[in-house]
Amino acid sequence: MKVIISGGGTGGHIYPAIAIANELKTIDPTTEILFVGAEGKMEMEKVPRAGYTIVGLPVVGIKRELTLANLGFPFKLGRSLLRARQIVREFQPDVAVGVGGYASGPLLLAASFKGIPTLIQEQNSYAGITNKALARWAKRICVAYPGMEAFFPAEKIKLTGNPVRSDIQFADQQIEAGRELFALEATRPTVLIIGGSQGARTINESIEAGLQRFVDAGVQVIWQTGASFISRAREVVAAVGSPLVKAYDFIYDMDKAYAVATIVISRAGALSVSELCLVGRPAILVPFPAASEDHQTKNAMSLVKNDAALLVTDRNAREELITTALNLLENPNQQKQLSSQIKTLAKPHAAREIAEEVRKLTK
Ligand SMILES: CC(=O)N[C@H]1[C@@H](OP(=O)(O)OP(=O)(O)OC[C@H]2O[C@@H](n3ccc(=O)[nH]c3=O)[C@H](O)[C@@H]2O)O[C@H](CO)[C@@H](O)[C@@H]1O
Repeated sequence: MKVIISGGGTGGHIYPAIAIANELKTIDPTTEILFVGAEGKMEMEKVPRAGYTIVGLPVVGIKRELTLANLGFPFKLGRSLLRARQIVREFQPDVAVGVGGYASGPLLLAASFKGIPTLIQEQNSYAGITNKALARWAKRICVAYPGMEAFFPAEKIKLTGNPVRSDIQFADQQIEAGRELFALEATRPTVLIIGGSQGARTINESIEAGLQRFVDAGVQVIWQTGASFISRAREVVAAVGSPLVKAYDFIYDMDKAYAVATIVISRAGALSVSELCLVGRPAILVPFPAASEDHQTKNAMSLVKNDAALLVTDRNAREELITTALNLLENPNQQKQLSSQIKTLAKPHAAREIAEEVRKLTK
């Protein structure tokens, strides 16, 4: 069987795509998979690191607001449609999967026009522009939240949850390896700070302002900053001068990072939320308020209303984030409650169910 998986732009689109690919390979190791991404975007580096081949389309996204940048959009779209047609013709997939983001538009269109069945995976409770546009041609739409009939034809929808890489699912087996990788002491609590695949400015600035308080409390800190803040973070860590704090622009071994975390501070991107449910760590979520339709707050609220996570708003983070984290670290009972509640929301079979749906389309 041959499958094209297309999309990307951010980790929240790339990692579910990799999870689906891994699952297809687990079910049938002879499955041939080709990724199609957008030139210059994050997937062009992250997908090969996960062991898959990717080709890039010369595509740019359309901005939601009216801007001059949109003038070049039809031209680039035309070029990437031609390139997508060529890729489809040469690879001859049995099915094409779109995970949202720039590249999945032209690729799924080209596949549909050739009569190849397509499947869309939507990560959020609010559908992305590309996925909405592609829905009428898709045979199947796998979603993570109820109520997606508001965006997609009801008969095509299957509620599977978001596909998470299986190593993250089995993070608990990686505690020792994680301590070694991050050079941590077993006796101290550890805070894992994750800003999503690009890092989060508000979280970074809040941590910068209060890092000394973690150090004074004897807490170990794994701080993922994103590429744009890492040099500043290194200065901050050097100024604090404690071996308890480790800063990274990006963490490739998320299974090990979750494994060693006593608590997690995180943005509320859809995949981060799905992963936190699977690893069952007590979490403080700081939703990114400018995400379209404020969907990160909706993602976070789906946990908070079930007493499965704490929420600190972006606006209050500078004053409240460190204090909330220190209070949670001092309260093992609250940690246990959050952990057991968040686990009830996990969807451990999502990747398998989506892979099965992909395979059904080829029959
Ligand atoms: C700013 C923005 O619009 N963000 C969107 C983006 O978030 P973003 O790309 O941050 O995505 P998510 O939080 O959903 O997922 C991040 C993914 O990257 C991985 N990861 C992250 C950091 C790291 O150092 N290493 C690593 O491997 C995580 O394990 C996870 O698999 O896509 C999500 C899913 O469509 C949306 O819900 C988010 O709103």
